Amino acid sequence: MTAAGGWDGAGREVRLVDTTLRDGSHAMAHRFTEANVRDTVRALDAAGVSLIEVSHGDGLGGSTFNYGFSLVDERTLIAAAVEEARSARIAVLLLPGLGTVTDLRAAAGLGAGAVRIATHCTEADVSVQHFTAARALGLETVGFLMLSHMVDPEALAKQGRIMVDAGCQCVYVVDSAGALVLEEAADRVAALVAELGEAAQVGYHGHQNLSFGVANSVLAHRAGARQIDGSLAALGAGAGNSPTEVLAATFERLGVTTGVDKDLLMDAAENVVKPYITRLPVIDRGSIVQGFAGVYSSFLLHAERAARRYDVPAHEILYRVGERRYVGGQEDMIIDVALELRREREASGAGQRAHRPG
Ligand SMILES: C[C@H](O)CC(=O)C(=O)O
Ligand SMILES: [Mn+2]
Repeated sequence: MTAAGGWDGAGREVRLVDTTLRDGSHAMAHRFTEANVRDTVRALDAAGVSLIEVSHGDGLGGSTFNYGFSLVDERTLIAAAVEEARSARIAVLLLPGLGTVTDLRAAAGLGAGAVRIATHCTEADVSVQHFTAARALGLETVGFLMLSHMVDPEALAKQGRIMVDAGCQCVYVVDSAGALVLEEAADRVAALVAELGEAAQVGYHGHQNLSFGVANSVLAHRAGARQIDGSLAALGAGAGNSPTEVLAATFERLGVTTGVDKDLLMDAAENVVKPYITRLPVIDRGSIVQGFAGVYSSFLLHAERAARRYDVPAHEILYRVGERRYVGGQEDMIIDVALELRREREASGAGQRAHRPG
């Protein structure tokens, strides 16, 4: 492992990292089975993907009332993924405050080889002890600056520096809301590259809410990003992530080597992942509003549930959540907003039956 990001010397110009089995957990309402995980890891591994993330959508310890309970304990899923991977490394996600160093040790004990530690884009300081612990465990380390659209490139770069000083080997611009459009993504990557130099790599994680996931990823690579996230069949929160198979095909068209087999990835998306998807991520009114208003993608299913329960439109909930700049961890505020909209409707006597999703 080199100092700059756990790179394995495979001669790639960009490393595609797959998060189907972690970000996809949001879209699956955390209902992955052990068979889903085994089949997906086998397919990704055979296609040459070198880092595969497996966790509850909100990371280790995420299976809670606030975030949604997992069907299968994530440790069972991580162990299954490790067993299936022949060459790929299994990564876990950890949000400090939700996941603990104890959870991290357990994941490392099960064979996870990398951790991606995610904080809000202004709160990198809460990750310091987790990076220290991860390096002591010998894990490859990645930092996730979530909702990166909320701060300017220079402020984001300073947060990246905090992570790297703590032991992070690759800092990601995470477009959690799918809100970044073209230069907005590239400028954030460039600022991190300028700040970090040789000390660490930079990565990019996109969502398709405004349909810029793949285009932003190409620009991110041109701005110096060396790790790019995707999900098979786009399975991820909101309108989903940049599809791994599309990233592979696009980079190949551009002559950028990824070391993965695009045809095997297309096969995995069609024949392994799509058959088990319960709700295919789509660009629809709810997810477009998320991109437009800068709303955390994983709020979508929470908003749709609250919309059904309180008979108010999901997109109105999401607009208001965006205005208030709620961040990950504030899922319970979605209920508050829905109740508020319900009361407003009743007070005005308007819309006894709201236009609801589904
Ligand atoms: C916990 C989040 O789902 C992490 C992520 O993928 C994002 O912010 O986007
Ligand atoms: Mn995401």
